Amino acid sequence: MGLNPSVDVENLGFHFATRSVFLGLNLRIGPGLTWLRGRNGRGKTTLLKLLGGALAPSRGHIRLDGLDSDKDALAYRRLSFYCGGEAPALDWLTAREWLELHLALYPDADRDALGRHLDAFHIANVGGQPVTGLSLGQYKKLQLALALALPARLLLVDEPFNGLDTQAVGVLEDELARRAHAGTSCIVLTSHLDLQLAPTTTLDLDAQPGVP
Ligand SMILES: Nc1ncnc2c1ncn2[C@@H]1O[C@H](COP(=O)(O)OP(=O)(O)OP(=O)(O)O)[C@@H](O)[C@H]1O
Repeated sequence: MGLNPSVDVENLGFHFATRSVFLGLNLRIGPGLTWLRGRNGRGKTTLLKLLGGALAPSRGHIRLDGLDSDKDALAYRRLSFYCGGEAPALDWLTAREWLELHLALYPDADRDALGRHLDAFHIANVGGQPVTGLSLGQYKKLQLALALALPARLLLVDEPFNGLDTQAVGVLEDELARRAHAGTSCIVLTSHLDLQLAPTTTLDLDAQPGVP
């Protein structure tokens, strides 16, 4: 594995039953913070899910450090993490169990860092609560605290600032800026709000060939 992570999207096609979202998209994403932009319905969330291995391409390839998201699915997923705002899939778990389940998939996760992020987000005391009992903002913080503690080479964060309180926005901005500066991961972030931190690159789907 090289020092600098990179993602190559080659001739990507993706279709829902009623909508073609990508028709031959080609991209290269490098280390640092990529701000993924585009108007509503353009395909930002779909692209993040494809990049995170949560959806499979209908055509073409996505490669992270040379690993194919489809052919090398497990190894690819160990190096990537999609952080969306959706309701938890395993909704009978407590917050602590939810974290442990994910940590089991990422043996190199930094547990000390996770503890620091939970503290910084003021959710260190929610571990015993059912994950469905968390507020929207608390669940988002739980996902983000985990995401920031993982050794992911590719971190995908969908509208991370929506629903966060002001203090948490500051914590997240500092962490993302630190991680982007370190250059050891590709961070792809969507936000309809202007960013208060400087992205390394902006990727505008409205101006991208292959996005009908
Ligand atoms: N499960 C689905 N079935 C059918 N169409 C879908 C599905 N999910 C998304 N779409 C469609 O795919 C397109 C891209 O959706 P996506 O959520 O990726 O857009 P987005 O750029 O993230 O939008 P927004 O800025 O509003 O969050 C939209 O036209 C949407 O209606």
